[in-house]
Amino acid sequence: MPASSPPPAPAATAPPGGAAAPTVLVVDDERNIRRTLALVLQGEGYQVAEAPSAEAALELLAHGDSPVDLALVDLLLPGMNGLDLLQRVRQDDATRELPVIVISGHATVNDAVKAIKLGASDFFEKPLNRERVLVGVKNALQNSRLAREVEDLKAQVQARYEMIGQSAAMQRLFKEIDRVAPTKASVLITGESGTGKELVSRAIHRLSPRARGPFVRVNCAAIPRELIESELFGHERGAFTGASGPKRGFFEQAHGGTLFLDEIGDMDLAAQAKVLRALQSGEICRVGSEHSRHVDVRVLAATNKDLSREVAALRFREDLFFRLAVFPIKSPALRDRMEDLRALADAFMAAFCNENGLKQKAIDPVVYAALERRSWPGNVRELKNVIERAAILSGDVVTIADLPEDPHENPFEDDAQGAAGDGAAAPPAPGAAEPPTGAARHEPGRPRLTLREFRDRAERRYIVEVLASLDWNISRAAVLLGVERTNLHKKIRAYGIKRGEAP
Ligand SMILES: Nc1ncnc2c1ncn2[C@@H]1O[C@H](COP(=O)(O)OP(=O)(O)OP(=O)(O)O)[C@@H](O)[C@H]1O
Repeated sequence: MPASSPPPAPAATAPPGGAAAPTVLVVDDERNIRRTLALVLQGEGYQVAEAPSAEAALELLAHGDSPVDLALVDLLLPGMNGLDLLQRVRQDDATRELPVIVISGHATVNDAVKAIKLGASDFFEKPLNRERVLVGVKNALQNSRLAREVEDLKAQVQARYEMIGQSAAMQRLFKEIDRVAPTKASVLITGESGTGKELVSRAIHRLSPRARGPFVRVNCAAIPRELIESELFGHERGAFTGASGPKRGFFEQAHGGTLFLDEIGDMDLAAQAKVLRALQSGEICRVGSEHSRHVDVRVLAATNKDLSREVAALRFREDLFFRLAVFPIKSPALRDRMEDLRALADAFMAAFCNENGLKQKAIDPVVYAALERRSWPGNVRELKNVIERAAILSGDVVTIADLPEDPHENPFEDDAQGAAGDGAAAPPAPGAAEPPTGAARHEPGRPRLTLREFRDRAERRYIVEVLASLDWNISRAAVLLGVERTNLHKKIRAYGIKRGEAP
């Protein structure tokens, strides 16, 4: 079909596969080839859209009814040719990832090779073979779906390791991370449990020239003492009972990347000596092996212990401490950056609802205030747990009732302060009556009252007092007590109050 003739309206015909079937766009100026491909593809349940020229294909990609999942493009087209179309598709943000398979005749095999270099997924040679077409289309769609999934997962992982915080303490931390990340310096990350030390280590790796290399985390506290050497440095077959084959240790696994030694303060002295040797020489020796291997590893370490105190107590080697702490970073406690609490709570809520398919929930402002009053010894991890629990329990809005009790709160703190301070009792609430002490004070031998019994007795006594002072005028008493007249009637009946009884 000549390029100048108006392109027919691109037709998308629904195959038996239903609405979820992928749509394949066939771009060829020969009507017969378009029809044949459409029949073959529709027979397998694909939706097919057709375009007789590159221009028509671009139009359909930009404004078509249903999104295209894959394009089959003849290289020899009138007007813009197939290679140009491929280039245009790759340059456009909306179609950059679209898998394209090119179709070539003998004369265009060289162009087909060019097309592959430009990012085509595959090429079909004419005359077309039904099986080859179906297998090629299926593979290209599968590869593109997998590539998308990998991207999504990467984004999720990235988001999981994103650090939230605008406070001065976090700004300082970000600046330190930015400074040290591009270097090869060892970094010792300290800070209380749950403050995000692992996130700091991942951020350093991500921002370093080793970002494309492996990031290997070792929890030194979780490895039994007798296994730590073989876990860190690997072993040869038969090195010890149970070593049925050779194994690469964490140092080798981290070659070209970053080794994160978490909870380093829990590593025993023998293992510390071996780690120090590996850091000094850049070489490791698998257990049971004679020869050493070079490893290119950047080491980051973290601990919630005070390592200089561990050094003083001879539980941590001083030389290793200095080797690791070339650049020390402290991860701040949540209580020292409370201004970040809201953003953290919001982010945890949004992420949790998202990951669990829940409707997004709002947080009542009173909840933030209550959370800001807590002391958070478990830091961000503890906050995250509280928010996730609240997300499960709450309705559309998280309220105070959805928060667990603060396990670290001392309810008598205020009393203790009062006793230690000027001793002044809190003033009674305006209009509050003296409690009916006679009726409720605990006396030896009398059974203790529940709070409810106390409240009822106090209320009854006060109502009688007010009524008596107003000559038993119920309307005036209701005004003074701030309740509806009918309500006061009910209470008089419920408490069995008799007109004229003594207060
Ligand atoms: N700044 C932050 N922004 C977002 N999430 C954070 C932040 N800090 C910590 N978290 C989250 O809190 C939890 C604990 O963080 P992490 O494991 O990094 O702490 P840690 O200091 O290494 O703890 P531990 O010493 O117990 O190993 C993780 O779920 C982490 O994602």
